[in-house]
Amino acid sequence: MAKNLFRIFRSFQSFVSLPFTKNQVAHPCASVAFRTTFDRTMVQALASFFSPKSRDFSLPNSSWGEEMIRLYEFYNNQCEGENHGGEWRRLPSYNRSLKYASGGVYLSKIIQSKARLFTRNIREPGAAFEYVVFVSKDEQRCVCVFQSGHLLEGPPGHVHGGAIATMIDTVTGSHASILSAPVMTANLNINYRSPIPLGNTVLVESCLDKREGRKLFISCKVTSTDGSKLHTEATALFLSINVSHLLRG
Ligand SMILES: CCCCC/C=C\C/C=C\C/C=C\C/C=C\CCCC(=O)SCCNC(=O)CCNC(=O)[C@H](O)C(C)(C)COP(=O)(O)OP(=O)(O)OC[C@H]1O[C@@H](n2cnc3c(N)ncnc32)[C@H](O)[C@@H]1OP(=O)(O)O
Repeated sequence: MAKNLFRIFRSFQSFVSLPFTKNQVAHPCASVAFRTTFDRTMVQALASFFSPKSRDFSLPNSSWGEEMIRLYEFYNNQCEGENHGGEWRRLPSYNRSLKYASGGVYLSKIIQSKARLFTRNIREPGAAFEYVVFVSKDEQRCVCVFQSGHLLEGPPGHVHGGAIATMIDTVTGSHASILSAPVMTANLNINYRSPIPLGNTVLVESCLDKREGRKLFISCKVTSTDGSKLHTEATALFLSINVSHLLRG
């Protein structure tokens, strides 16, 4: 079991480090355009770890507003292409995490068949978390374009603080996973500076501050898309873990 998990996590690391090219944006469910047949085969094989029918949720859908699309295209146009090395790489995003759950064989099977990644578990497009994450070429920064949906209401007309924390954990966690999968959040420290109007598109940006052995210190800011308004700031500590840590429960 531990060996299998280790192989899966190694595959995940190769997966996130694959040299994705610009994706085909025209269709909501468009798949990534791949540089080589080898890349395509690798990604298809790895995608089967997530779901038999993997849909990449970080591609545009009909619920995305103008600002979301504009920023998606802005960063996507700076992604690695056939003829030039772009500054950014888009991270694909599925509705299942790795097929693993503790709790005994019976419970594991139930959980594994029903488990859904928290941020991708609502079917109605635009109802909750719509987001796409891009990572910089040197992997020191991530930027996420996030559009909040009506199910995320906290204070009237504004985004719930827990939903904001979820997005911060997701962006910093994805960032840490790219640098050193598998990881777990050890500490998340959040300062809410100004409320986010429900339905708005905002930027969630993370930055690697330092690495110390197994520890990754990452800071994060949530701002309006023009950068003029600071909504939230956070610092996070991730620890890279051995897969046996997950088996201990
Ligand atoms: C679930 C698996 C995830 C795997 C991810 C892989 C692929 C993911 C795929 C896609 C990624 C996409 C999206 C990612 C989205 C979201 C990410 C969500 C992540 C989470 O949502 S995850 C759930 C919440 N998370 C927990 O449920 C953690 C519970 N917890 C523990 O599991 C342990 O607590 C652990 C592992 C954290 C540490 O345990 P440990 O035994 O490995 O390490 P130990 O305690 O020995 O500490 C070693 C050194 O870290 C220092 N240290 C430890 N904790 C500290 C703290 N809080 N503050 C300051 N320093 C701390 C010590 O002081 C020592 O420092 P020093 O060495 O200097 O003395």
